Amino acid sequence: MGEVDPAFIQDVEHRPKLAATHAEGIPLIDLATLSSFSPSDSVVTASDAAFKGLVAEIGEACKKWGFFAVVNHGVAAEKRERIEREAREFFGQSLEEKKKVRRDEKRVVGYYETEHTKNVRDWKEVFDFAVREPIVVPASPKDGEEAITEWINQWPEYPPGLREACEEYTQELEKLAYKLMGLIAQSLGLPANRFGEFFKDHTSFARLNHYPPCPTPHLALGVGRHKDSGALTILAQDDVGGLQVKRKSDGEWILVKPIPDAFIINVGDIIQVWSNDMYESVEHRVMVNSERERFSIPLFFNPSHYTMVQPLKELTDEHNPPKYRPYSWGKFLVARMGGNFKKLDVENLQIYHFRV
Ligand SMILES: O=C(O)CCC(=O)C(=O)O
Ligand SMILES: [Fe+2]
Repeated sequence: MGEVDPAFIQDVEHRPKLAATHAEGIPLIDLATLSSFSPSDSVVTASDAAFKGLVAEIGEACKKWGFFAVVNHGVAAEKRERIEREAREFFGQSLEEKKKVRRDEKRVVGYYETEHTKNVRDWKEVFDFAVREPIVVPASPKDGEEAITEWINQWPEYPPGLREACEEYTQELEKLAYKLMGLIAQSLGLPANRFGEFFKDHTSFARLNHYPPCPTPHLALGVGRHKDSGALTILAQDDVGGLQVKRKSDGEWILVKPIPDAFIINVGDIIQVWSNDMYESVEHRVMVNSERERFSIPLFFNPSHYTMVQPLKELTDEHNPPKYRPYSWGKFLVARMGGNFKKLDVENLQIYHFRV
């Protein structure tokens, strides 16, 4: 066992307890009613009551945890298995091969192995790709500069099936993302399509994560504590486990137990702002272990770059005034992605910087 690079070592208060608590986990929600329900049904039926129950469950989960797991979500198991297989093949190559599709300041999506979260290096390697290509974003994070640019995927030569596997998988997940946004809208008392307009040219991307075994799992993290800055995250994790959520009720780090075929959903910062803090984006992190490598695939569902993110008018009034000033999602994203390439002297951009 060699010395671990000090760049990976977490401050004492952020080191994980390896015997993490399993107690009172995140809610598990069955989406089966969704496939039997069509919103155009004019007759009130039993499925209508079931649907209302589902919307209420989603609302409760968003309020209490900001995280939930879903089953019977309609995503074909073969598509998920295929992308998981291709991801293993890709990461199994030499560093030299993987670096051929490495991310840099110009090619913002691709392979990356030196990401830092809150200035501590993460024990992981990743491969990012745009869900809808190209991702159109502002060329500069600075206000007043109007030029736009495009982020284009970099596909490796090997494995040859990776691209198709990624594209087919994210097509399915995109449908699930819209369904979930519809349910979340309804749980806030809004029309199902309330968020639709924000995603016309969505800037969503997906990430293949590989967490190799770590000789010092008590000192390092796969991903340090953070909140997701987009609207919604849909995560596929394998059977190893390691994702922990900071429980809102007491601040304990709770392990998210792997459930075969389930997806883990979490509210991102944008839903927090849209809902004026009714639903909060919750901190999470990833533990690593010394024996088994772990793979996960989050999809970050993000609005169009020109979206001005602000609390929805329907959810604010004189007793509950907007808690955030409007901010440009595109500028925010570009500032964050730019900041990801180096250790920063200052903390990167966060929604609380826009708090009124
Ligand atoms: O690997 C995981 O379980 C979660 C990863 C994560 O939180 C992220 O990439 O934002
Ligand atoms: Fe995350």
